[in-house]
Amino acid sequence: MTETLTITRPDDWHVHLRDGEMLQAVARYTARQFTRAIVMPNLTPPVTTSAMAAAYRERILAALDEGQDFTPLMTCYLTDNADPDDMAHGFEAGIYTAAKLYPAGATTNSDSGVTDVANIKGALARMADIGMPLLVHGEVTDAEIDIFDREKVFIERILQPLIEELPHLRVVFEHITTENAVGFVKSAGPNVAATITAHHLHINRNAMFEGGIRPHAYCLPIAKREHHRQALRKAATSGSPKFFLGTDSAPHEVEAKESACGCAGIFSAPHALESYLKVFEEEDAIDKFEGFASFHGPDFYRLPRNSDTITLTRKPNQVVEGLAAAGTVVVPFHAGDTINWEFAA
Ligand SMILES: NC(=O)N[C@@H](CC(=O)O)C(=O)O
Ligand SMILES: [Zn+2]
Ligand SMILES: [Zn+2]
Repeated sequence: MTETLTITRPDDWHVHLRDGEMLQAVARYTARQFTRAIVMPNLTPPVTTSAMAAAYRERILAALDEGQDFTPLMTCYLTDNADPDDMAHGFEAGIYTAAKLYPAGATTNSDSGVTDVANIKGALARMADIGMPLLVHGEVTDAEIDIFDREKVFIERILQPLIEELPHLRVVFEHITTENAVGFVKSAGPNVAATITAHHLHINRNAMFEGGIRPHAYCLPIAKREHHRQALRKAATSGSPKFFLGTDSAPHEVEAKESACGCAGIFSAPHALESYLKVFEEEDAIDKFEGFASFHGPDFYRLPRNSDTITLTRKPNQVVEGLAAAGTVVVPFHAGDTINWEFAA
């Protein structure tokens, strides 16, 4: 049995670091485990210009602990009024690594998102030309589509036609949750990849209703049926370069989660690697972990792989019930549970 595992230091290809006091509290957890992270732009107001992204990057760097070596990779929040010139300038100047498509109303702080992909065709064509990746929150927002079907319908109505129209567009289908998404990504060209969260590998939709309503298991896209979770586990551990690590760690204050209208998001940053590794161990695929966590992401983004290493040790690791943040508490994924791996810097 593997007792310690040393791998190339991983990156997180999808994370919410927030801003202000929450940023001050949570940035350190991501910087502790990862060298780089794709930082989501869904702040209020959203990060829609390269100047805003450059300023946000500075705030992130200022929030790190002494001695932490971490590179935030910034993203542009696309709106109906996206400015292709500023976006392309930001990409070419190294301020932006990618741009993010939030269908308006699909998730947290997506109200300024895109109401119809037709409105951003100019920006998308420009991205295809310059090789700038498009990151997608892939859910339709139509109230008549069942919440558990929104990802599948997004593929049929939006993503498949988009890729047919712009076959060279580089696309990361973020936080996939269905076997439909796994199948779509596998059958698409090498310019289409996906991130998979730790929580969607661990929980199915029953977790939200286990003995009562469980707001800390609520995230978007919502967890699906067990056969979808099994398909995600198979994809993540398959060794395919199309699937890579993106935690979607999304902290909300405990009061905003434990509420009559609780926010979507699971805060997985503190023990992200341990959580993923547990899945790879259960799937008897520890040998595939380094590719998923450390190689497939930079290869897709055309960035160098990291050169330093990290070590995880097999030992009981008790996860705390809550962490202090922004004058209150955030509840981490696996709160109160014991995971059998521990990350050591
Ligand atoms: N995943 C979530 O449930 N929430 C994210 C938004 C997102 O990634 O869709 C957040 O910003 O809180
Ligand atoms: Zn999302
Ligand atoms: Zn997210």
